[in-house]
Amino acid sequence: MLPDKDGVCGGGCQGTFGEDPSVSLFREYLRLKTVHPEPDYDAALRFLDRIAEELGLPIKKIEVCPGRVVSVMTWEGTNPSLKTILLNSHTDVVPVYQEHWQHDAFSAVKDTEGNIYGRGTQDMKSVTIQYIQAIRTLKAAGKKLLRTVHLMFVPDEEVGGHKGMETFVKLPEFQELNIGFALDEGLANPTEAFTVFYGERNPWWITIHCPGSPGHGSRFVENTAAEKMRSIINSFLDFREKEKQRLNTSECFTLGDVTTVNMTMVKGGVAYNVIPAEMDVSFDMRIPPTVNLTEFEEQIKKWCNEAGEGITYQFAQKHMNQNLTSTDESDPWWNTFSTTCKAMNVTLKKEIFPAATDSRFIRAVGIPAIGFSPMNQTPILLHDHNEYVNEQVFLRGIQVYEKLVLALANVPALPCDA
Ligand SMILES: CSCC[C@H](NC=O)C(=O)O
Ligand SMILES: [Zn+2]
Ligand SMILES: [Zn+2]
Repeated sequence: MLPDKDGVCGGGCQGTFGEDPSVSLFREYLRLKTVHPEPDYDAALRFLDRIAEELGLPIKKIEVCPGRVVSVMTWEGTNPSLKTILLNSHTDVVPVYQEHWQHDAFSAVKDTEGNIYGRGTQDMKSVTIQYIQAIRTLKAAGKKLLRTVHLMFVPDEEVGGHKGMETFVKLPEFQELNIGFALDEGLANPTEAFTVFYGERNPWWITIHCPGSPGHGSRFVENTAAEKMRSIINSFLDFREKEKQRLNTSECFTLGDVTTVNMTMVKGGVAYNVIPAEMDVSFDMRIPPTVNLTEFEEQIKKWCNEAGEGITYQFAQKHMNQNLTSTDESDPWWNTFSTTCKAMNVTLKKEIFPAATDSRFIRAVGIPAIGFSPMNQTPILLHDHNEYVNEQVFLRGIQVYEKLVLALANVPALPCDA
């Protein structure tokens, strides 16, 4: 059967004619609907089983929570007692507004320029397949690695990682992997450079509960929930404005260097003419690792006290760990990473990740982790409509990982290995 105009083979086969097999495999993986709110994780698990068999690697499955399985493929090194290298990726993707997409978000359409469209093309199914294909190439070339490499495939990153990495890092099965250094996701970069992330802002999700006096909607009732909520909103959004301005005060600043605050939900009220007895307002805050978190929470308490009586708050996310991964040239992991990139003419831009990834749980247990999705010359479209990556950019990323894995897994024994 011939491919249709989108280059998708309609006859049930996975590849397209004349296409690089890595691209075909990527497109096949993009078609699995591991999309929230009900990701088809079974499809991903079956896919990974097949890959493990193709690569000739053992695969372990750890059910960290009911229906939430972490898979780990392991390529043993020649010295398995040394600290290992982790290549981490999540299998889930965020939902789409299909009506805003040029192509079906789960068909993996490739246009005439080689742009592949689909949810997960950037976040982060590309990286998953790049890891797999890099390992496949290295194995086929008969390479031997000193250190063991683990490929880890984790569920539920997009919904906070509670039933994924957050739980898994605390299990003995994670400790047994004996990880010394981890790679995880980053962001695309629209320029010739590649961005790498050595830390993340701390996500704090807060709901502020404002109780107040109820009454008839025709009266000047004192002490209303709405007046308190207005004060809260003003405090948070005034601070937001200041941080927004601060971002522009230095050319060196990126989103990762300032605190963002966004009002994301409001709740309250039962009728037009009934003054509500309570109102809730929620904010998504992202706090750079340089901010003193105790002082920041004191500021929030102050805003609540100033807003009136009886105000309480609750966190839905309150990540407290502020570990950073060393990017000092004397650090053997970073040095290997950066010199390998340099040798490939891959220019790196070091930043703090503006959102949250599973790296925060890895760093929190003391393991250095670098966020890196090798996509340059690509607009940042994760979670956006028409997410895509170009096949040439994708293919170059595989070569980048081949070199990185080879170099990192051959870092000679270190003091931390003892
Ligand atoms: C804070 S838990 C949610 C994690 C999510 N990660 C990717 O987008 C994020 O909102 O950053
Ligand atoms: Zn992601
Ligand atoms: Zn995401």
